[in-house]
Amino acid sequence: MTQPLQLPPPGMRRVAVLGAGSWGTTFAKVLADGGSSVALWARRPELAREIRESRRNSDYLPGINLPRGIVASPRLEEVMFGAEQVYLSVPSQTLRENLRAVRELIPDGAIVVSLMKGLEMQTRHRMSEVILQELGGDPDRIAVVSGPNLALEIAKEQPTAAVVASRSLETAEEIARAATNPYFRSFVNTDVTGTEFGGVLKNLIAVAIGIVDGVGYGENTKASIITRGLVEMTDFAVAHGALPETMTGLAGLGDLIATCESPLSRNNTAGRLLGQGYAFREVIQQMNQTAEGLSSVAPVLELAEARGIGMPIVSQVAQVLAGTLNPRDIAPHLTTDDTPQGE
Ligand SMILES: NC(=O)C1=CN([C@@H]2O[C@H](COP(=O)(O)OP(=O)(O)OC[C@H]3O[C@@H](n4cnc5c(N)ncnc54)[C@H](OP(=O)(O)O)[C@@H]3O)[C@@H](O)[C@H]2O)C=CC1
Ligand SMILES: O=C(CO)COP(=O)(O)O
Repeated sequence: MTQPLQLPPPGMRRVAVLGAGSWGTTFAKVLADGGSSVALWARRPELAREIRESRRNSDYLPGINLPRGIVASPRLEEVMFGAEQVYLSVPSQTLRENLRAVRELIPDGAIVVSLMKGLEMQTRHRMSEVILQELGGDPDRIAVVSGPNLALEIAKEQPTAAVVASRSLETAEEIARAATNPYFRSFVNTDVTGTEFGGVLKNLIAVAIGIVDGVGYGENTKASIITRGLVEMTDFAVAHGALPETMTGLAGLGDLIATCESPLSRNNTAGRLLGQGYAFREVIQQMNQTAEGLSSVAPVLELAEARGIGMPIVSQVAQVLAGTLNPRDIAPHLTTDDTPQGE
């Protein structure tokens, strides 16, 4: 019979985190520092060993010491044993295959939580939708976490906040209790759609910011893109059922600011390389971490077109990615026609 990696003290919450990249490992630390016993799945045995033996994940979080409350393993059955909450942090395009590998191992009644900020390219579905499709069960036991959460800053215990959203407020509160510690505060809402789309859409605006940064444009250009980008994000998300206030909260504006301002952002970095003249193919070769925005551009534009929503900034990002627009010609804060428009 499969045994847990380590037996938590009686009464201690036991949780599993799937994906030992920068965010999965950081979130494992957030949870452990919040008092949970955390089992972390690293698909590479050598990484699991490094985390177990050195309490480090030097590939993704150089210089960070991980707490004793985290135990890592490459064996899914060990990680899932007895988990009351299961956190998912793999690249969005791989979520479905990973859920298929793990679904028989998820304990009955466990809350399943997406930490991811992408859309599935083929189906254009949000991560919580993919989870429900693959696991079935009670949608009220699914939650998502999003917000201004650059992993390395949080791993260094710099204070920040996030939103936990679930259709069920009780579920969101349960996750927020686990995902709160002296440097990480979780707020709750029931707007799953808005919270997820906030994370997806800000990545695209961050790519645009990176592009103009790479070109060498200054703060006016960037402020225009951020401001108009928030309008685009809000129009899109609200048309899909999100609440406008979610887009001005941590999962919308909050994350937009963090991602657009930080060189730690992989989406921002990918954009900067494009702006410096690298082709999309070369950017992909240079990125050794996940930049979800590059995969989300197409599904977001397809969803926008289906609902007749204009997304001039995202459209121009797509053209730069396709090599049909010179980054120097990007004027993403402008609409495509010259007619004066309201703000
Ligand atoms: N980093 C951040 O600051 C934040 C990231 N996020 C979101 O978290 C999600 C994960 O990103 P992040 O941790 O940053 O990405 P990273 O690139 O840092 O890590 C990716 C992780 O996924 C694993 N992985 C890659 N391919 C597969 C696969 N086919 N099956 C299973 N595991 C796989 C990698 O394993 P291996 O090392 O073996 O390749 C690695 O553990 C993304 O949706 C991102 O948007 C959300 C908030 C903050
Ligand atoms: O989502 C993030 C910060 O909230 C991380 O952004 P990047 O994926 O661009 O690094």
